Amino acid sequence: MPTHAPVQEPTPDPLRRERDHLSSSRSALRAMRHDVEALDISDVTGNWVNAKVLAAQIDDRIKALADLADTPLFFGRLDYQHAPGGELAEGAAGESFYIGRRHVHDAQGDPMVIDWRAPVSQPFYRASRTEPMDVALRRRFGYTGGELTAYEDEHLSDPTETATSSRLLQTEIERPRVGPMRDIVATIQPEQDEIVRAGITGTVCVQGAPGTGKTAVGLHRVAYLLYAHRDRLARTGTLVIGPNASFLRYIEQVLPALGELQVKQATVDDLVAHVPVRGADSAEAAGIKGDARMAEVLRRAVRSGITMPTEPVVVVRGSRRWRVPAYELREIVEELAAREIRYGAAHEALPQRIAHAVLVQMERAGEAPDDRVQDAVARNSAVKAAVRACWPQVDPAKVVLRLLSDPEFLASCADGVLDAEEQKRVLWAKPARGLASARWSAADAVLVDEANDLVRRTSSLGHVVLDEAQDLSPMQYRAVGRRCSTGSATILGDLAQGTTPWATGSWAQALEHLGKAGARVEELTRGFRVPREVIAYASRLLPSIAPDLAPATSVRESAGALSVRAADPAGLDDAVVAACVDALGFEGSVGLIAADARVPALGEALAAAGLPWLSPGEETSAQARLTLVPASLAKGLEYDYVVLDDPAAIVAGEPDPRTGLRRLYVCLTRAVSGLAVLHSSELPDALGSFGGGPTR
Ligand SMILES: Nc1ncnc2c1ncn2[C@@H]1O[C@H](COP(=O)(O)OP(=O)(O)OP(=O)(O)O)[C@@H](O)[C@H]1O
Repeated sequence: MPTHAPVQEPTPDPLRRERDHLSSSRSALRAMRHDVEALDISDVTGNWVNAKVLAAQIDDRIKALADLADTPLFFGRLDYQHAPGGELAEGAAGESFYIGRRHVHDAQGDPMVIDWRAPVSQPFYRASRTEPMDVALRRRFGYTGGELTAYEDEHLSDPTETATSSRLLQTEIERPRVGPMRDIVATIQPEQDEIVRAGITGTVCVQGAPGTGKTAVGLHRVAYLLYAHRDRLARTGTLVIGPNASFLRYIEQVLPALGELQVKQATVDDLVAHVPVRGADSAEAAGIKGDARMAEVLRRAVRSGITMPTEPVVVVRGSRRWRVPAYELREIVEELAAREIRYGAAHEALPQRIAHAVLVQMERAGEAPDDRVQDAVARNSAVKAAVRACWPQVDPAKVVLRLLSDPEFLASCADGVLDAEEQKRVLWAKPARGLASARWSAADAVLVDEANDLVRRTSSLGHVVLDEAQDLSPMQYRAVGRRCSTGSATILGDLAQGTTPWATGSWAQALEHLGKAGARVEELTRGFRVPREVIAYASRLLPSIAPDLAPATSVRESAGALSVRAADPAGLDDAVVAACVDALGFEGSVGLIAADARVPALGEALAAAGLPWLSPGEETSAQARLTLVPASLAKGLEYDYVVLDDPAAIVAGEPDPRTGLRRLYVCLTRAVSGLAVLHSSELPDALGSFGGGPTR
């Protein structure tokens, strides 16, 4: 008999094994979706309302289970040394978990992919060589066009393996940007993960330099909280607040990509949009109207109609007359006024209190009145007349209208709070006759919102994320704060990017106005967007705009292309257009950022040169990559290449030099790969001398 060489088991190709797992996970996800689509709800829904609600939930679930072809189902794998929780059990076998955007299980219910938010996934983001968290292997996967093409291993518990930086992470960070903001779920960094997974009960405030991932962290935090506290937040709701509509459009796809479709988005102006804004304020007037002292002025205004009774109330029932003397009425009114209840709630409580006083007399007289009698007395015309006289109903908008139109009323409410000059500034130049003709400004709308809340409590959401928080006025912080008064908040911002005259100078103050004093403040300093040379150039402005803040570092390896070029005024537009053409020669998006006043001229110059362009908020694509961005809308956005038109014009577009330089700092920090600055006016001092490029 011939002897055979022993059969060699071929070494399994690990990439093939992983690809096989990917394709079985895809099939499992499809099966999960089919199961949901096949659900017959006709038997379980008692009425059409229930049926509608259930159908909508099922629809959401189907959408959430959609397998997006170019979104990998998993991006990581963790091999535990022991079964989770079984570290102490002798011989406990390790388990392997694939980490992805959503949970996928097979027909038997066994997990194929674990949601990145599950506790078992946490070491993917946090485990380190010093603290391996029982992880034997952490594997990161790399994809090209939806295909699994690479992986990278770390054996965290192996003392012989030396730490290296992750190429896949670096590739993800350096990737050219096109289209709307994407999630960072595969590459959340440990310091970011700490914020993302912070408990729901506490408010977290994040100070972070441009590009440190504040927006990304805030959005992932909502997704995490929705996972960890789904029932509670489904009842109470979540809201993401951003600076303007184009920013909200830029970020709106991040949460749906993570399977979360129910998170509302709004600007601060949207919160108070129950008041139609048709007017505008000077910066000074807006500053005073946004000052926290206005809260006291409004409180006094809303309560200005409370009058101490001087007459008794006489209630006639049948043949009997019941008399509540004036001193007793005064006690009731004083007690209600001293209590921390809303004006409207007190207005509703007062007739019952008076009726109660009548009932006490009835009982003393030997009668046995019940609740129905009390209700009838409360509705008695004498009681109603007394309530009208001493605690009249208040229309919040009318009170604010009177405050802004009637100097005497304002003076009486602002006495000792606003000085005469401030009162003059707050008053409308043209007093309004009535609500229909009122030309409310954005700051007025916030005042009406506060007055509303004084009359009737604003309902609170479970969690609110406030992005670009540094720009809010104290009164705006209060408007946000009352929308999370019984919930928690994530406050994100950068003091150096404050571009309103009332931008906050300290997070402690902002948190106080939000009603979240004492919340913890975290700082992020590792920048993922702006390349080294560009952030160094922009950071030259820090000593004059935010001297206490340290410049951001950059985790990007490429130093970035930075050029600063002078042009004569007549040739500036052409030079800018040429710079755009150069930038379009590279991969990725291009943003031409200019002072708002320069936008029309530059728009024409681009059109004359045959360059089509988009406005912020319009989605960039491989075909349409150039966006013309007014400086006032640049905040929060990013472009691969930025062409910055005339910095001095951007500074001059703001009411004061500090705000101008801050606006410029925002514009200088939008670039991912390169920044070209073109100027015909002199540059601000700090940016004047530039040795790193061709300054002519
Ligand atoms: N961990 C990460 N992995 C990969 N990319 C990241 C990471 N963190 C942030 N980024 C990317 O860095 C860029 C900047 O992030 P983001 O816009 O959240 O920063 P920001 O702090 O809000 O900036 P700004 O202050 O300018 O608004 C985004 O493209 C984001 O996707």
